[in-house]
Amino acid sequence: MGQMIDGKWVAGPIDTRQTGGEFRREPTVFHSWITPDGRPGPTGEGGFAAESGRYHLYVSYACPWAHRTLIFRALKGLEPHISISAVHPDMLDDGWTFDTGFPGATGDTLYGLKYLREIYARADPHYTGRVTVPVLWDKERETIVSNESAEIIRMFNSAFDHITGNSDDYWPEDLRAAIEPVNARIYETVNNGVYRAGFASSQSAYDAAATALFGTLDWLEERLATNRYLMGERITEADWRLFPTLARFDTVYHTHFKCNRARIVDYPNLWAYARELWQWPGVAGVTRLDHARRHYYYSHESINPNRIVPLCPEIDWQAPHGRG
Ligand SMILES: N[C@@H](CCC(=O)N[C@@H](CS)C(=O)NCC(=O)O)C(=O)O
Repeated sequence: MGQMIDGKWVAGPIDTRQTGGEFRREPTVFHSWITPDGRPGPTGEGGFAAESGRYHLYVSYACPWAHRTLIFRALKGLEPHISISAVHPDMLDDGWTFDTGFPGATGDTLYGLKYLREIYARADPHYTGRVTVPVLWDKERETIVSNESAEIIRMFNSAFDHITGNSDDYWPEDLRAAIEPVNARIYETVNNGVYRAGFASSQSAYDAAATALFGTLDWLEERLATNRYLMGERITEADWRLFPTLARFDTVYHTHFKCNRARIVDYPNLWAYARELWQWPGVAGVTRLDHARRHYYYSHESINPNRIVPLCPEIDWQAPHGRG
């Protein structure tokens, strides 16, 4: 691990000593939006019009935040219009690399660079901050449009509809107000909650994160007893934001992040729901637990210093879900 300070790479682990043992995710820096005609979006600069072939997505298949953007790219028929590069699952002293020595790691298909940090430096030679995936890159202006997955999926949801003819809407106007608090609780206690449990370096920080996490999983289990999807009959971004964490849970978070009060397979509704989402057209193809397993167990030295990658359970994600 490491980060950039004024455009220079500084290696080092995540330090939770300043925060009473608590893991705090830092806000991302690039917040512009692709819009149908290049008008500015809710934040950042304008000038990023939706065009076929102009944008590129840098991802890790291991990363749940990048996973959401890959899912939206698939759901919205954007694969022919937005190219991708996938990093190697190991994130060590050099951060994410374009090493191709792992199945599915593509290298940097745009510039042939060695490290993801070089993409950040290309966008801003004085960049200060973490070097994270996903990165939405503009090939024309040679800069980062956004490195915030929650915003990238909203762009993908609608900005290219006139090009793809795909108007499936995962953020429908009439549900937005109801989606927001569900997203907030799931982000805080589940998506980021597993990291807060896993990177906690004090018992109290761990207890708080793990208790809140399972409180939310219990709540979701109940909600999914009477609702096919989180918001009812329609699948929305709330579901697609939850799914990447559920997909990694039993393989990675249960063991590596000590989220072990229960597994997803122990929750009948949540488990069937997660299988339905896994089996959704386009989703299995961008869901690669081989990358996740290798990344987490091998990269987090503070949690697993001997880098032993465990066997992990065999999970039948293709079993019929029966959620019809
Ligand atoms: N807020 C970002 C978070 C992205 C993120 O933290 N990605 C992780 C991988 S799962 C990463 O690249 N971490 C590298 C680092 O923090 O040095 C988003 O949702 O897009």
